[in-house]
Amino acid sequence: MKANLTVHTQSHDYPIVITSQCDLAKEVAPYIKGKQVMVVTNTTVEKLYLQALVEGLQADFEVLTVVLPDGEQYKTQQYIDQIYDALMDNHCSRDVTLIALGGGVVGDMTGFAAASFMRGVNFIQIPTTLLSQVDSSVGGKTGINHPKGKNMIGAFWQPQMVLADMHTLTTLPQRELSAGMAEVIKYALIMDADFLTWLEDNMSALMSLDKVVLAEAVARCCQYKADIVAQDERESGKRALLNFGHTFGHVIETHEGYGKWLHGEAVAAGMVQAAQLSQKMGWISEADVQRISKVLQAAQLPIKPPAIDTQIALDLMQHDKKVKSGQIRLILLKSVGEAVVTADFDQSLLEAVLTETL
Ligand SMILES: NC(=O)c1ccc[n+]([C@@H]2O[C@H](COP(=O)([O-])OP(=O)(O)OC[C@H]3O[C@@H](n4cnc5c(N)ncnc54)[C@H](O)[C@@H]3O)[C@@H](O)[C@H]2O)c1
Ligand SMILES: O=C(O)C(=O)C[C@@H](O)[C@H](O)[C@H](O)COP(=O)(O)O
Ligand SMILES: [Zn+2]
Repeated sequence: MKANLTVHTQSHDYPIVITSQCDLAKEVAPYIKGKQVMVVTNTTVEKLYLQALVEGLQADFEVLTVVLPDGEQYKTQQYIDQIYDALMDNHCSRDVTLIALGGGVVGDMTGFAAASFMRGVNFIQIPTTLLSQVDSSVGGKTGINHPKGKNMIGAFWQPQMVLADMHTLTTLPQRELSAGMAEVIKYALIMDADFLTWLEDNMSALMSLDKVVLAEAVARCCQYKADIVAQDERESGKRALLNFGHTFGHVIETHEGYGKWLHGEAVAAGMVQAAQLSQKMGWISEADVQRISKVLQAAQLPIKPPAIDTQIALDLMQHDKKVKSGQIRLILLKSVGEAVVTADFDQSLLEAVLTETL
């Protein structure tokens, strides 16, 4: 099985290649322009997939490697310096290609290093988690966290290609598979009610790693994301829909300490909060909120946030990148499968959602 999609952006178009099992080096080699390649990974993925990739590339390229510590808590200025240091120490030039081999943390950090080193060098995404295959590797959002806010420092920088090999998911811990499923469910809730029905029907196949069903889910999500990115690469409008559940979710991640709640877990609980507010607005029904909670639970995801003081949550929300002139803007559901970005909600309803879930 091999599927190809194309992402159209202002800088360039690039392919997303989805395979059931492939030689990673062979697939990415045609997209490497210069002689130098730097593969960035972490201590977990290193043991699983680095050696084969490096050996496969060594015949044609000078291959350097950077192995970061594993975890969201290392998605920081301090640890991205390890990539810059290696680029400098090895006299890398502008035609170096960076390869991100790993999940969304490695992908976001490598992408930002590529965006900023010498004001921009090429990079390739080899996402190895479900979350990174369906979401973070596509669309060019790159960056690192700040202690006071998620992804606060970053850049839009598109990869030269994305290679999603379903085989890499066979080694993924179940908790990480669930976390990725949160972003899969997100696409259904914001864009396609039929996809939600499909997910409800196929959740057990997905959770038991049926490669064919997984590849279909990955391809559908990548297509949704590619369509949105093609229309609004830099999030001046429609792209913000991809942030459904994230204003609430980022509060959880920041408040609890990066890495305690996985990004997908925080987004899952955040999507329930956004759904509850959508219900309070009179847009969706109690039954819709129940249905959303049920599909998240089927993916073994949390549906309740941890206890966070309402005022602290509101203060953290003020750091959200969607805030305009001090006004919090949220993604809410008009119906299941249709989302809107709005600042037009009563603050007391938002406070009620934040308070009720304590
Ligand atoms: N740029 C974007 O558009 C975007 C979109 C969504 C999320 N994100 C970011 O992505 C990050 C979350 O990504 P994630 O969920 O992939 O987390 P992650 O990168 O931390 O990976 C999850 C865990 O799985 C391990 N792992 C990775 N691949 C594996 C494999 N094949 N087998 C076994 N273990 C493996 C990792 O070492 C890690 O421990 C967050 O920082 C989030 O903010 C970015
Ligand atoms: O690609 C996007 O656009 C998204 O918002 C995808 C999100 O799933 C992802 O978590 C993203 O990193 C959040 O972006 P941020 O700008 O809210 O930090
Ligand atoms: Zn996300």
